[in-house]
Amino acid sequence: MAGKEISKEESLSLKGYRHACHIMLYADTDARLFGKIPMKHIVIHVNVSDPLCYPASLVVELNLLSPQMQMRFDGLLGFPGGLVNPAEESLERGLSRELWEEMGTALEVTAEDHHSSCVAPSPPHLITHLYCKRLREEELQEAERAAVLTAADHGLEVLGMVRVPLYVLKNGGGFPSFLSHSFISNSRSQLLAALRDLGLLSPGELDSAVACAEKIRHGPQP
Ligand SMILES: O=c1[nH]cnc2c1ncn2[C@H]1C[C@H](O)[C@@H](COP(=O)(O)OP(=O)(O)O)O1
Repeated sequence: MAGKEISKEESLSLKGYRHACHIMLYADTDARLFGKIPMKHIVIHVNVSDPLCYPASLVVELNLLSPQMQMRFDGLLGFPGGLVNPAEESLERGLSRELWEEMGTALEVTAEDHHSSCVAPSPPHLITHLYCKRLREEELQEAERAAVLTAADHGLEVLGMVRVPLYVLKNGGGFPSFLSHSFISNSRSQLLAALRDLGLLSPGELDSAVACAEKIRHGPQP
């Protein structure tokens, strides 16, 4: 469930709510999947006789950037970040502090990085704020290294950073498979909305991936 979207200003005027601030870090990449498939704006032909979701010989244009999420202590996927008390500090400053704890990286988050604010469906009285920040590939790699080597929370509250695969392989591997996992609160909706609004995936690609993820989720387990 996505929850109800509101403006950041309105959310800060509401009484009795906690504020959870999280961020989607992402970067262009020159990396090649399996050493040969370019990871950015590639076109592949899906030629499978019995695909789970995509018709045979469909040409899929893929925009393969690398957004990051994390595997949390509770086994759920979510974005880096945490609770911020706006009575004590700004949402952006609190988020930067959380990032230092979880990723061991000093990242300046600004009001311009704000993407959306939402009254979350669960738990009650929680407002979730998502920020999005585009980094250079080297910066993203450095943040990934720091998350393992220096972050206070590594191995405790955060089990590891993960890149979101935006490509789609035959039989739904890649993004649809990723979406079939379990996510904390409304972070899955946040991911889908951010990818759409930033133009990283088209509404059609997102709808296909969501439908495919549902089939994977309810299909036979190996
Ligand atoms: O990625 C997320 N997107 C939206 N809501 C989230 C996300 N991660 C957690 N949450 C919710 C669930 C929790 O009720 C609060 C605070 O979670 P957490 O990140 O664990 O924060 P603390 O470390 O407890 O400060 O936000």
